[in-house]
Amino acid sequence: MTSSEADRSSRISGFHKLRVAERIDRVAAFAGLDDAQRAQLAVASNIDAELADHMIENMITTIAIPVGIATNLKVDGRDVLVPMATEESSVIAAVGNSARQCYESGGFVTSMSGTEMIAQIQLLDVPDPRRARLVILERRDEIAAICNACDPVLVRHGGGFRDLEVRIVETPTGTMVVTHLIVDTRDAMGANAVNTMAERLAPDIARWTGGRTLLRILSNLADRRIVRARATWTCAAIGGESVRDAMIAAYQFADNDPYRAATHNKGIMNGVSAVVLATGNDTRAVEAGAHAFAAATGRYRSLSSWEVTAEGDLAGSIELPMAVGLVGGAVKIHPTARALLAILRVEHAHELARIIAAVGLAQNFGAMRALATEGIQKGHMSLHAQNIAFAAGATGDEVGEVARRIIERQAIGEEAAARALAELRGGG
Ligand SMILES: CC(C)(COP(=O)([O-])OP(=O)([O-])OC[C@H]1O[C@@H](n2cnc3c(N)ncnc32)[C@H](O)[C@@H]1OP(=O)([O-])[O-])[C@@H](O)C(=O)NCCC(=O)NCCSC(=O)C[C@@](C)(O)CC(=O)[O-]
Ligand SMILES: NC(=O)C1=CN([C@@H]2O[C@H](COP(=O)(O)OP(=O)(O)OC[C@H]3O[C@@H](n4cnc5c(N)ncnc54)[C@H](OP(=O)(O)O)[C@@H]3O)[C@@H](O)[C@H]2O)C=CC1
Repeated sequence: MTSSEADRSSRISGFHKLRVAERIDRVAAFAGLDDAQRAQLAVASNIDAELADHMIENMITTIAIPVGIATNLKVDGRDVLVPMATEESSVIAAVGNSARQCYESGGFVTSMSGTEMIAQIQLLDVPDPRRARLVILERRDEIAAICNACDPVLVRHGGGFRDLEVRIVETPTGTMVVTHLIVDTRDAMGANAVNTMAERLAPDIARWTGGRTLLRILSNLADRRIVRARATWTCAAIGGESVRDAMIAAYQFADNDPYRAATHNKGIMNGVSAVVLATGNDTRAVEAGAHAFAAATGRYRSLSSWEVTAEGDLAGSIELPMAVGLVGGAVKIHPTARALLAILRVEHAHELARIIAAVGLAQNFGAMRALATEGIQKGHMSLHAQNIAFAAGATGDEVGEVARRIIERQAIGEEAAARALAELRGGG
């Protein structure tokens, strides 16, 4: 491998052993960041108060969440280093470790159903809802024109109105007629874009049908924006048939028991939400979509599937809605989100979505493998031990040493850490 090929490989062993500045250098070389982007990564408090005050209401301060880099991912044949914003230890280590174990077997293959969002318009007090439904459907061309006129920029980017659905929803307070505007929002998450269209169209719908429109808002069940990822881990890479079969049993548990599925999917979202947050996207929108999709069959299930291939290897796949954008919302204005997006080298929202799905699958593999073998505490708590050492007052080199002592004593708690720190400072 030449040095520039090495710079372009995500397969980096021991990245976690580098100093922070060395990690930034390595990532900057990998992604070809410019000086401003590199400088943006190097400051810990990276949003100025004036911008923050414009982003939200009643701003008083900011809370910094660490951003780490998941190594070893290959997505659709391309090596990527993935920024993840999370407060939870072991999350990023698990992704790097999982991706390492499928790197040689090809990494992750992904696809996406499209970038269409749904806006809903609720119509009440219609005496003849079935007739009203057809009246709305007959106006399809007019509706398309009204929607597209709301957002010429989106249309210029190849997006805009795509389709119309009208559903009858029976409720305890009466029958509602619910119009779905299906809009391709391209590189935008699209909430503001489709909400504008729904609000603009609602008075026409009321007039055409003689009913009363009420809510006009997007649906976070973005099931026309489904992202998919799959990967195969060879039996040899994961430690043999017994590990593979234990992981399948772990998956079956999740897919058939909602109590377990909630935790299993929370683990997937550890990875998904961390990339969504790092790139300035809306974590709540993606989380709502994921959990609604997991329950779409009427039973809350696993977002991932695991099976044994003809060769006896472990194949994993994941499908979930992924409403993320590269423009709009906070994405474009948060300087760190911009610099972190530059690391991913993506040009379109669907490329970002596909990387996020790969991270979700890797995260799920890591948690399931740990749970089905040594248990979660060994890996997770040994990394968490550093937080505990820090909380007990350790500083500098003391943090690593106190963490090492409490792991060795299998007493990973604050009291044990305080004792270890006192011993260390007393020369013990
Ligand atoms: C923690 C590991 C990875 C250790 O696993 P290990 O096998 O002891 O690791 P290792 O020391 O042999 O290193 C192997 C690779 O792991 C990565 N790695 C290793 N250490 C680090 C580190 N310090 N910083 C960054 N990366 C690290 C790194 O890629 C490294 O390769 P190298 O760079 O050395 O060539 C493993 O035990 C693991 O994946 N555990 C699972 C952790 C996890 O899932 N955490 C999520 C939080 S728990 C939760 O919220 C969700 C859950 C669990 O409830 C979901 C569910 O129930 O399904
Ligand atoms: N339930 C939910 O999830 C809700 C979420 N939100 C929030 O909405 C925000 C996201 O809305 P969104 O509509 O994406 O944001 P914006 O309205 O800020 O951005 C979308 C706009 O960007 C312009 N644009 C420029 N280039 C492109 C391109 N390549 N592809 C697509 N559009 C392009 C378009 O037109 P133009 O320049 O003319 O604007 C488009 O309308 C997030 O902050 C989210 O938190 C809001 C309400 C509810």
